[in-house]
Amino acid sequence: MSASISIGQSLLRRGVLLHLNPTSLSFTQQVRTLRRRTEASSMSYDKQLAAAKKAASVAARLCQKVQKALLQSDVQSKSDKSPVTVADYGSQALISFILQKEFPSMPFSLVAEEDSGDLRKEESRETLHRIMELVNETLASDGTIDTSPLSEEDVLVAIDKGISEGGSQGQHWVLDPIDGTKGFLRGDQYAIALALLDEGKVVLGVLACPNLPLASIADNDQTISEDKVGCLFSAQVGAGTYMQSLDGSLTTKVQVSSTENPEDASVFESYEAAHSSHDLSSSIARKLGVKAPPVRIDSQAKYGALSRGDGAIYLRFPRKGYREKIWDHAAGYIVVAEAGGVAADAAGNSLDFSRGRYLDLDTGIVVTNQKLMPALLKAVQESINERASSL
Ligand SMILES: Nc1ncnc2c1ncn2[C@@H]1O[C@H](COP(=O)(O)OS(=O)(=O)O)[C@@H](OP(=O)(O)O)[C@H]1O
Ligand SMILES: [Mg+2]
Ligand SMILES: [Mg+2]
Ligand SMILES: [Mg+2]
Repeated sequence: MSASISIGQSLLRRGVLLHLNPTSLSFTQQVRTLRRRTEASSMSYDKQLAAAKKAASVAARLCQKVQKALLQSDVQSKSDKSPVTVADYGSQALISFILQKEFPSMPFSLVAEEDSGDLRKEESRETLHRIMELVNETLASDGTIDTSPLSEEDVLVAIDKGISEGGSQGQHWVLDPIDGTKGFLRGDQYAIALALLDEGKVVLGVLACPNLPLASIADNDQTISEDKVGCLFSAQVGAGTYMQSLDGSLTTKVQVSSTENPEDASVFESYEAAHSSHDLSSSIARKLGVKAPPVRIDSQAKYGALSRGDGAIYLRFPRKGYREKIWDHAAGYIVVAEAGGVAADAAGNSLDFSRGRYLDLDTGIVVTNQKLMPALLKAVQESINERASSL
């Protein structure tokens, strides 16, 4: 008897297979899916986590170099008019290349934000050349990655590996090479966000936040002091969340705020009002009795700061019709979840990363600790209803 049939029969005896839809999947497919899910839930992702931390740290060095030297010529306009810099492309190329090199014999699937469409145009030749130079300089200065220099075509190919659709089967890396591009261009917060999906679940995540202070930003003092910034958050399913400085020292296990009193909770939201309704957030905060003013920071650095308890609530309410992308939340989600937090949409549904490149959800995303979530969801619903009736 084959292993899959014996596992299948034991699952059948336990009644597990009866919960699956018998018309959509064959018996063998059901057994395979269940076996993969069982394996996924008990697997260790230590090797993948180490590779993700390395890739994100190397990419962070490229980003830091570009942010320091940011010139107008480093800004490329995508057809949707959002600013994309050489650093977004360079970071994606580096991470794609390093991950493939770390796991040469495994199938490689990457769901990532950027693609090389604009870069392949004639007018982008100089930009592409600059990206290739930056990627090669970063690889050479790291010294631990054994490779000959990449060509422009190698860079384009590495970027385009990010076209995967993800989904509920198999493993998929999920990458935002620079999250918070506007913050990056302003010289403020941004994050390199990398996660791994296995059978549709986020199983690990890494957030490199080069401008985030190692100390708490709870007092709303976001002044960037040169020698105390640069955090790397990492989380693996069932194993907690850790923070270390981007230079590798000082590893600490982190926990979300344990406050049960909304009056003590401070609220994080997008810096950009166009990305999230500040009015709705302030109505929710008022209902909860939150005293502190909102903390507005760019990017998934919000999830990182939340995971170590700098604030207790993250609210995000994009305009109607905006579809969230999985790379804007996957890494941040597991960093907060493994630190004891919960994330949900405005209706309280958990986030589903298994449906492809988009996160389809009801109205917005709210994140907090387990104890505050019921009161938060109530305030969210009341505020949404009030807004709807005032229109
Ligand atoms: N209209 C709109 N509504 C909601 N969200 C949007 C919108 N436009 C962009 N984005 C996405 O927001 C990502 C930046 O994250 P934040 O909104 O948390 O940071 S920020 O305050 O805006 O900088 C940003 O990520 P990056 O593109 O990686 O920078 C976008 O994916
Ligand atoms: Mg983003
Ligand atoms: Mg981005
Ligand atoms: Mg973008």
